[in-house]
Amino acid sequence: MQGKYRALWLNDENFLEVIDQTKLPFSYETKVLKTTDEIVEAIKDMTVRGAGVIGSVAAFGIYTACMEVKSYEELKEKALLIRESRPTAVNLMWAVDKMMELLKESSNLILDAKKYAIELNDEEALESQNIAKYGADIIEDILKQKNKTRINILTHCNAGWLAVIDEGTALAPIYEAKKRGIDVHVWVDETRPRNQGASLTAWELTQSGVNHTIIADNTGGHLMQRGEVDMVITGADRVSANGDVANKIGTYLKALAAFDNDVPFYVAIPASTFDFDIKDGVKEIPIELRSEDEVKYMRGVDSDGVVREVLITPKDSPAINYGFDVTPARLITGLITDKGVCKADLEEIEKKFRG
Ligand SMILES: CSC[C@H]1O[C@H](OP(=O)(O)O)[C@H](O)[C@@H]1O
Repeated sequence: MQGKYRALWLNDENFLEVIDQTKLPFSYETKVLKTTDEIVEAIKDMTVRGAGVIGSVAAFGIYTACMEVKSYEELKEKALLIRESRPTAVNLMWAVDKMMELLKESSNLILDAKKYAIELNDEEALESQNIAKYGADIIEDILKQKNKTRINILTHCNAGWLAVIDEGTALAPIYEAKKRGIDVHVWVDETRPRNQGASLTAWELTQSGVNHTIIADNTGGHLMQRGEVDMVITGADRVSANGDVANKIGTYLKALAAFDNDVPFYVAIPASTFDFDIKDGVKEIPIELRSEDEVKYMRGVDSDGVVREVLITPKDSPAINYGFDVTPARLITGLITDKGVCKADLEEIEKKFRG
């Protein structure tokens, strides 16, 4: 399988090819994205998703856009379309802005954009490898403190290699722990309404032979009260200067339950997830509002093996679908970054990332 360790790549014809994440876990299919419009649509309809990966796709989106324009001025309009395709994950805006800055003086837009997009993605991959190491060290420490040999980790949504190249963020320490011979078991939150946990995280963990159990979203608190969760690790879509974390809807409730039960709650992020312009994440991070149909309908395989979408609510009941929530810094034990573990706190974040 070509995309085992990357959710996207340049194909032999130099077009962006991605894993179609809307088809998983029922079938592994890829899509070639040849135009800016196709890139924008793939981000909006979540063919590609996950904060890091939409940043990566956006970088290649700028490269794709370069094939359609004659000047940097024209490129700016296309860049805006990509930048506005989803509102919460800051990695998207970060990647577009970085590419545009790098291309300002370019005399060969296509060639340079391709080079910069590849470099940007390779940097993210290195960061993911560092997150894996620092996170696995924490896992080892927790096992030592508790004098245990098996760790139970709860995760929400999907922050594995489908979400951030190369190994993800939240799942990277889990993969590394397994490589170190640690007996690791993952509680996988289903993550309604789009079920990224039940469909994508469970699929990823199955591919890598990591022990896991899918749980309904409301199960985590109960497991924590019973001592069956040793730590929580999630990814993030945006972290404000004061350490508040926007992540998939439902993360905040898990953090509250973890706090009440003294379960360490870690958030794993690459540097591109910080937004230093936002001082108070709870008040200021923009939260994506998606179609109510994602709440009202569910997709699955019927007994004939056919993928179907079914309505699970009264047809006329309204629904509301916030994509994300914000967990205040006070509930977070630490941020696992490529520069080591950092407190979710203004001073420490500034010192480590801006000093
Ligand atoms: C790198 S964190 C991945 C992150 O992406 C998610 O959102 P979505 O599936 O809507 O793109 C979610 O918040 C995950 O934690």
